[in-house]
Amino acid sequence: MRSTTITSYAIAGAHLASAAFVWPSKYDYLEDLYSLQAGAIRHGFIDNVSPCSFNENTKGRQDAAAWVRTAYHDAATHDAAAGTGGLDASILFETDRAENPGTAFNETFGFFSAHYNADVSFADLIALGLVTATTSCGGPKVPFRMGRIDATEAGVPGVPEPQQDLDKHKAIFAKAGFNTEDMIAMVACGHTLGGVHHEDFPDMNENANKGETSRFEGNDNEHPYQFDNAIATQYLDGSTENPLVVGHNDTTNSDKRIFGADGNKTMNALKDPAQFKTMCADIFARMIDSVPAGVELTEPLESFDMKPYITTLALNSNGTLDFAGRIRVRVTEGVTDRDPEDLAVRLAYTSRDGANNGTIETQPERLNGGRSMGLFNEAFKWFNFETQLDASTGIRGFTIELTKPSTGAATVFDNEGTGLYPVQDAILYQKAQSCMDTTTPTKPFPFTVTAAVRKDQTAGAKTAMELAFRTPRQGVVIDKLEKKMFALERSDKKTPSDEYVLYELQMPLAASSWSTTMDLVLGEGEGEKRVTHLTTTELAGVACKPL
Ligand code: HEM
Repeated sequence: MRSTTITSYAIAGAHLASAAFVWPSKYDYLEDLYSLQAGAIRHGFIDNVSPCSFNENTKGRQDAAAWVRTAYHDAATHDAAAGTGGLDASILFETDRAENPGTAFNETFGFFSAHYNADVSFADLIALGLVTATTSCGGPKVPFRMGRIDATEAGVPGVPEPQQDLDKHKAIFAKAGFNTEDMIAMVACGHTLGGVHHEDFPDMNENANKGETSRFEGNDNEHPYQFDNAIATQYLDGSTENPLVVGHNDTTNSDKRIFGADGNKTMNALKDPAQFKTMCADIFARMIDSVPAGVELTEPLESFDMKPYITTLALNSNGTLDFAGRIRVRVTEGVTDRDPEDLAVRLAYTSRDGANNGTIETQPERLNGGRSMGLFNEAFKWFNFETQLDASTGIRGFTIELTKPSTGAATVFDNEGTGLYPVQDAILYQKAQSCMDTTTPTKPFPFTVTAAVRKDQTAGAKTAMELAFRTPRQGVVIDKLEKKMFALERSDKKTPSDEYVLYELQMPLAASSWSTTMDLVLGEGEGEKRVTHLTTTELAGVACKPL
């Protein structure tokens, strides 16, 4: 039922930049990494590059620079005509090559590994790394498209090296689809951060007596820690300390040759700070969007305006359904005109057969002001809900009503015009009846997964769990993720509901895969139902409870 205090309605969605993303989306997790950097609920993908100068491990290193360089070394070997290579995470297999010296790549992968799972490609993480590092250092908003696919082996070699001549560099960039102006801009935008490290290039370090790194924008100032155009202005006014411009060995002065390749025309354009940002955003986007033929990227991501999260939909001991979650409302200043202090949210839900409706109230989250912050000043306010539903009528989905209490004005969100944020209650994840015994670290962990399946759905339907196994790989710091399906068996344990029966799976889980993701699956093909984005990590050391 809708509240009588609602005085006006508008169906929201179609005008938003994020209109293409109907919930649930296969990019929900990546959108969270992008949007939830700090605050009440956060993934903190930005942590290792904020502040821009940050590095917790090695003196002279700057993680933001390493993330940008990692993206370039992955993308550099793109062959535009052949449609091969590009940003496809093949760099994971290429760190032993002379063209990829240094520990920075594996350190970068190690950081990304905390965010890597079956819901995201590693290549999209590398691209997000460049976008995140650039903005954290004060650089422009690089449009972030999603959908990159990971290579399963090394690609061809061919990352440029400083001792190669200009013709060779021009040829490498041209092969990847970039002309001379692009090449100059890409190198200048990349070399606004970081520098040359003595341990990786012992013959090229001009400032060895000042530390381990000769920074492109000088060692004794703040410029290397800002995404600014000092790389261009210092080059043009002759004050540059860039070791690839004024190095004592001219053979390795590749930036000098590249920056001057069009008579300084592009470097002069980059002298203007605003133009620098515009050109860098453009060339970085084209660089990270260099992908093998057949890979389709999305439109640039904008944080979703309204996003539901269902944390629980499970049969409880009373025979009703526990239904809990939260709604994330975008309150970004200048993008929405929402006053975070003048908002209320409730759900209007529809039963399984569409015959019954009801409302579910939400409460604002109190932790850390109930807000989260994302890249590009995005801000969100959280509203929690927790209720019980009648198992016999269940739920098909809901709309979200956003109200401004001071005026009573309300907007109904219907999932980008699709009518409802859909919820399936055919197969439920019984988290309380699922568990993992981690007391024997040398042996596989005994692992139990339980699902409740609606009786009218059980006839002949496949009931399974799909788990993303982590398999360590020789010489590659990131485990291989391989999805495997396991059947759940019908259990004769009694349930407190006439509507549902339990299905169970007990299996040993290799210790290397204790922390991974899984889906519950019911049926196949078009009628398939899934509970997605479940994490095994929460079950570690937890005992199964009876229903
Ligand atoms: C002809 C092309 C290029 C050559 C020869 C070149 C060469 C180099 C060299 C020798 C280093 C020092 C690496 C170390 O000591 O670990 C370096 C660092 C770096 N390069 Fe390039 N580079 C090129 C293009 C690019 C491009 C296009 C980008 C990005 C768009 C880029 C981003 C970086 C960054 C961010 C660093 C600093 C890394 C750090 O401080 O850890 N480079 N480059």
